[in-house]
Amino acid sequence: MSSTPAVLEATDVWAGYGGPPVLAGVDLTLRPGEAVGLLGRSGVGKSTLVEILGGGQRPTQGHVTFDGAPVAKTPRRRRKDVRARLRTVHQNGIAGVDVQRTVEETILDAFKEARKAGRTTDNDVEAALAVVALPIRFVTRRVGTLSGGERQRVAIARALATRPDLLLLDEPLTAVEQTLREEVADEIRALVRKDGIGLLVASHDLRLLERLTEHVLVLAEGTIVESGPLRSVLQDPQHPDTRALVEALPDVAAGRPPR
Ligand SMILES: Nc1ncnc2c1ncn2[C@@H]1O[C@H](COP(=O)(O)OP(=O)(O)OP(=O)(O)O)[C@@H](O)[C@H]1O
Repeated sequence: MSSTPAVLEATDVWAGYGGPPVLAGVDLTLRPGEAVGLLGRSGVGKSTLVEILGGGQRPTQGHVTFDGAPVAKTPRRRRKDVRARLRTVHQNGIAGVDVQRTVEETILDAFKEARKAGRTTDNDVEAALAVVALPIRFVTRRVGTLSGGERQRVAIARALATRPDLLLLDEPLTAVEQTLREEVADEIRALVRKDGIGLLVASHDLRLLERLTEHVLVLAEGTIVESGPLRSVLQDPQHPDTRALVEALPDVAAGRPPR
């Protein structure tokens, strides 16, 4: 990896919910424009880590910085600015969106919010929706009437519409059918590459990580147990959890192109 300064850095992050710690000393560095997968078995703490990285949850110990400033202590006056530059899309899609708003209003709100934070944006709702393969006819639909997969796609469109510096995706596209998932993943990948947007994707879906990222971190037993170029990790997984995830997908393990 290069020596470019980190855009996001987690140092000795611990977290838990009263029982044994879920995260027990996670260190992680993301550099501008990198596309990194956070791989791990179900329940290992991926969502917890993503929440902490995005500033939505405080670690019990350790800290996270975004552009050198602690995310958990962003002063009120800077929150809009950070929110415009560091976006999280939660596992269940559209958290924080009014289900009564239409899809168009939801995307336009994102543009407005970004402009308030001093970012220049276009106002192209159709282009924002095209990234997630949603046709323009969806603009008049209220978010509350969308299917789970459509909501996930609107949430991603909203987050990408204003070109953040870094996008954190927690199990994206889980509710989207496989073929469409691949198409949308490829669109997202093309856009983040074109615009140099950093990407962290938490998932146990190796096929998705193959399409979206080139580097992978494996979370197990509360820490990052393995890290490297996705291809190398897939071809020679070291940790038993990584092996289990890879072996579940023989064609991925064999290096065949994703279907
Ligand atoms: N609010 C909470 N209260 C108590 N326990 C929680 C809470 N949130 C998460 N946990 C527990 O913390 C652990 C890590 O959960 P987390 O959702 O971060 O894992 P994950 O890797 O994202 O899982 P999945 O892949 O299934 O979404 C799990 O054992 C979960 O049951």
